[in-house]
Amino acid sequence: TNTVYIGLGSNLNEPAKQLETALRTLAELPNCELIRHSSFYCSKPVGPQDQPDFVNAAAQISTTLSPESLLKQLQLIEQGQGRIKKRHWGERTIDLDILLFNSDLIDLPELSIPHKEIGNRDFVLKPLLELDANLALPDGTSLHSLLQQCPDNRLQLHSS
Ligand SMILES: CC1(C)Nc2nc(N)[nH]c(=O)c2N=C1O
Repeated sequence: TNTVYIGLGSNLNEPAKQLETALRTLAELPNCELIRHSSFYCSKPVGPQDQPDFVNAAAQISTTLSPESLLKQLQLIEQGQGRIKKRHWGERTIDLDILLFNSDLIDLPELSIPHKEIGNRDFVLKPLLELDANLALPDGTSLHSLLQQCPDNRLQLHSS
């Protein structure tokens, strides 16, 4: 089986509930087992500022699905939660990104893993490091070292 780390993000329609729903759906996916998920973190949007604050988290799953099949399942979950993408880098009900897939390097038109922005987003790195403080990129770079160079988006723990 494959060990996969997924990033979750939302800033529309009760973001924390959107993440809860996505986690529940992930856990019920055939061929997927939700191993654990991080706390929920609030932060100002990176990119266009004229949108609500985000809630982010990370999840670790174990799956027999291929990267492409998993991507398809995540896209179906996003659609199921009314994922509307009004504008690039704009607000959304739910975003599910494959961040790491084992230690694989994957570069497909529709999918690149590790996620291209993984190194400069503390709202991705911090939840991942909460799950496993020793996580590293396929080339061995520790996520902890990336977080140290990462712009600080002043994440706040989301209190539900
Ligand atoms: C719009 C953009 C770039 N900014 C974000 N900003 C934050 N804080 N969290 C996100 O998940 C997020 N996702 C994005 O896609």
